[in-house]
Amino acid sequence: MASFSTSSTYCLSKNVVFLSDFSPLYQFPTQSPRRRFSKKIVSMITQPSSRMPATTGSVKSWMTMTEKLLARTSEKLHVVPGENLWVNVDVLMTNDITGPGAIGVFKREFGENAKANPDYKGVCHIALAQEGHCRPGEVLVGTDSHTCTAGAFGQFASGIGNTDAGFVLGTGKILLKVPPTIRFVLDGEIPNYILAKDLILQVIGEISVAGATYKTMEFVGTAVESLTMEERITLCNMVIEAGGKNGVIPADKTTYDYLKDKTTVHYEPVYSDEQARFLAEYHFDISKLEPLVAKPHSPGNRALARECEDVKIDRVYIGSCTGGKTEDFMAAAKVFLASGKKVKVPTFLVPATQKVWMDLYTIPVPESGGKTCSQIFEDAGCGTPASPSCGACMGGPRDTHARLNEPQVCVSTTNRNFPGRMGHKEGQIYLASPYTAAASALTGHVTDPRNFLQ
Ligand SMILES: CC(C)[C@H](C(=O)O)[C@@H](O)C(=O)O
Repeated sequence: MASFSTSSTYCLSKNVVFLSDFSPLYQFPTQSPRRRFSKKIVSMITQPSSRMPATTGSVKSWMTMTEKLLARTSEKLHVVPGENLWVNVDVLMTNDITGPGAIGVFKREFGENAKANPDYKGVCHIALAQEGHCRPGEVLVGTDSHTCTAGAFGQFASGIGNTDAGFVLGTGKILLKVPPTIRFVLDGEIPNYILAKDLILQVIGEISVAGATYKTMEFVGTAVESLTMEERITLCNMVIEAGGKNGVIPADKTTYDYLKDKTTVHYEPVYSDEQARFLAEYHFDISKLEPLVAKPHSPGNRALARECEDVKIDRVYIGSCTGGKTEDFMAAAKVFLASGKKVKVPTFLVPATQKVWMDLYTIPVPESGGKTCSQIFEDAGCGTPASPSCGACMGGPRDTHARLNEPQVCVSTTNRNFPGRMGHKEGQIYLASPYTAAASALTGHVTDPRNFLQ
């Protein structure tokens, strides 16, 4: 078995894995009732970098950010799209849905033994970020298609299968083909009724759900620069809904400030060369963007929220790795506060992590006279925030909190609206931003949040 020169180990979840210095030491989880429906981090391995720097300007061929990330982590000076590389992985993430399969491969191929860790953090993609495991310049892979979320930190991040993950656990390496990069330039001041969810629905609607298949989606421009880290996370989270291999946002002061109190690991950001070659470039003026939804049954089925106001809804769901972060709930609370009204349909709230849940009860919402999100939600007649988990984003068993057990219509801040996704195969899911979700909860039909925010 190959081993790293040094390795440290992080285990952030209840249930499963503890790995130390790559000696095969772990305990395979017994069946947990939550195993299938709540993605929690079960193991991560970090590998300190002792690599050659990626070249910038010292060779005649220029590279995109993703090409540089993969060049550096495969110890090459230069790579081109289509090239196959053995990449040294910095962080591997598994969760309690897909982890058992990956660990099974690892166990079969590399060894026995086990140990559990009781520290449950929450939905893996958000817990990873909150715990400081997403860092510029690194390669992070995980057994979940939404691992692309971490590209928000200026790193290469992509979902992989359990077999690959088993081998990453054993060797620290993965074979990757360098993807070509499509660049999305999002410029303009973001209007106060638009959130990152609208930006990504706009992009997916433009290029279709297959528009970036095995491509990198690099996001730049003044609108992207103005996004908070949580909003950048929303943008990169849904890259996979366009087929993207990874999404990436150049690291900047916002990134460094977010990481300041979260990690002491040294990281080295990389940036696309000015002369780098992009497969295509799309430009959007975000100042003109209107609130959007993705109608059933595809994240690419883009429509203006105001054009769907005849769609009567049965419920609203605010949660998941896409739309269950602290700022997502703050955004919803802002709409409820502005309206001063009560919701007309059941409104389910599922925080992504323990920290988000705590934030809902402790952080005052701006201009609310000191009220927390939880107080505002209670005043508006929403459900009580549930325990952190993936909740009904992926449906789950019949008794999963907020699952669609009837053929109902739901406005949801989640990332997928395929048939059956939230439970009932005839359920209809309208993907939307937390602003649009909250506005729709207040009226009982799909609603443009400008009705309350202007
Ligand atoms: C749980 C996991 C297997 C799944 C995926 O990888 O797509 C998840 O992210 C999802 O949203 O459906």
